[in-house]
Amino acid sequence: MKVLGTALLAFGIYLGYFIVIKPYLWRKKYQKYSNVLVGDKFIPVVGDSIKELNSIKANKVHYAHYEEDAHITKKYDLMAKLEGSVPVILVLSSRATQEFLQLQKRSLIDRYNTYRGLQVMLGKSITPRATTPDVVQRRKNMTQWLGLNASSQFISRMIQLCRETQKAISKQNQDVDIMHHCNIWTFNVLTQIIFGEDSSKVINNFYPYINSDGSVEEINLREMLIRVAKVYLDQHFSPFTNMFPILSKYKFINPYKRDYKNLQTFEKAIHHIMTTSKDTSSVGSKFFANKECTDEEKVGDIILILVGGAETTAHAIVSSLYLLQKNPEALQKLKDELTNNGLTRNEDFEKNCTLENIQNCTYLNCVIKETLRRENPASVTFEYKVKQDIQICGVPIQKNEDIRLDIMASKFDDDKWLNPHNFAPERHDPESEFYQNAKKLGKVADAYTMRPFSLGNRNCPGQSLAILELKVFLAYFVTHINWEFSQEDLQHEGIGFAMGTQFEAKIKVSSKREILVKSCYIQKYP
Ligand code: HEM
Repeated sequence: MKVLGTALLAFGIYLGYFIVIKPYLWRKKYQKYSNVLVGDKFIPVVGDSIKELNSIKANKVHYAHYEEDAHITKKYDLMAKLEGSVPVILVLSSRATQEFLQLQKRSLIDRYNTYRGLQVMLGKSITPRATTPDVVQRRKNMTQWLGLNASSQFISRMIQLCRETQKAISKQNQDVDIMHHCNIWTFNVLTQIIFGEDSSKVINNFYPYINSDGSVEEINLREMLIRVAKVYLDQHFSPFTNMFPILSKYKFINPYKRDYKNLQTFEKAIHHIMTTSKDTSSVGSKFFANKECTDEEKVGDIILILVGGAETTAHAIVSSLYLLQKNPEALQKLKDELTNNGLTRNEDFEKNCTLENIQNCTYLNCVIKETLRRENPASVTFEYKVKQDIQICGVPIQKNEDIRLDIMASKFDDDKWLNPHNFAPERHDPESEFYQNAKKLGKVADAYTMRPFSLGNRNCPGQSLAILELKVFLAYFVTHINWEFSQEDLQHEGIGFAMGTQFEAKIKVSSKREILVKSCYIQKYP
């Protein structure tokens, strides 16, 4: 009894220290620096996530506060943020970003394994690993295999998959959950690239998945990826996991134990597909031909690409569809540009949708940049660790502090952008009147302000592929489909469709299009 009492007391002290004392002292440490933004109030457990919770309470997307608080954040270099009870330094300003990148080059800031949430799921990939020469080489391979030259070989397959999406959504009489269809589209594009001739196995082979009630369901790999990624994201943001990282590291109990079993099934399935594959030209085969990595690492990197590449791009596509409908002038301008480049709703679309042609569409490129400015799929980078005591913008940051680049705050800074709250693709075109006006007023963002794919030696290696996918999908969708979000959604201030959104993206597809879709689809792809 006495032992139990002592254990409970020790547990209570640990809890109190972790939830109250440590975060409180950490905040205090940074409050004395005028260039560090520290939240107004200390709220144990919730920390600065109160901002996200308040946005949701106000019926806005969880990251809406970024836009609302931009006039405040623009005054600071850093933010000392409690992500729940976890203290993290967020890099805000361009000056701080530049210094962060210099420190990263000198390995004074690097990735590390937090052993929680997504980091467990991606544990064997490069993501939680420091930037050692083998990680540099693995990233180089990815950048090459997913680069523009390689991924442009898949343009016609992407268009074919657009036709499949069109067919699937035009069949529905009720509102279409466009996020779901975009997720399927990006997943299918990635599986084509990674698994080549074996991609049908990803859809047609079924594997056992343990549900939270213990029942076992047979599901395909796409569904498995969606479910496994979701549970690990939930783990990532769970205060319980943050308080007791040991649980997710050693997986003694459920849900950690069960989630890990499902992850292992997923890993084994990918390993089996790759080791029995006869397609030597797929990107997956290239991963597997690399003698410098273990099989576990190869599978880990494939999972990383599936996780990092599917949802992010799907969310960006949906955001662009929403923003385009909300801004009909931009939509019309885009349609005109596509028509002028031969990208119209007819049989010649495939013929004209070449890499060269699509790269010539300046406005399309600006629409994508503006979408990523207004609504980046991710609002922060992965976790980095400070490896030795450092200073950023004069603020001492101790060894072992967690640090990330913030991606959103600088995009609404009205010292850098003209009318930052407006959707104006022209702001990215140096030849446009808008850009010239902004320049005259001294409002031109520097190279560090826009960082949708992060910066530095651990930035996103899939960015060329992501932009190409966005271009092909948008060019196809805009020319072939008339979509409509509801008036309620269009007028809803603070709605958003980036990752983690609580809003469903529902569109209506008009009947005129249905007839056309069916006729062209059925003729070409019986
Ligand atoms: C619009 C779509 C996308 C956005 C906005 C995006 C953004 C990002 C960001 C912000 C990071 C974190 C970088 C950091 O921690 O500093 C990242 C990492 C990564 N992304 Fe993307 N990404 C997108 C699409 C893709 C695609 C299509 C792929 C691959 C097919 C991909 C593969 C990766 C990988 C492998 C990493 C980890 C790199 C590493 O750990 O060194 N991403 N991405």
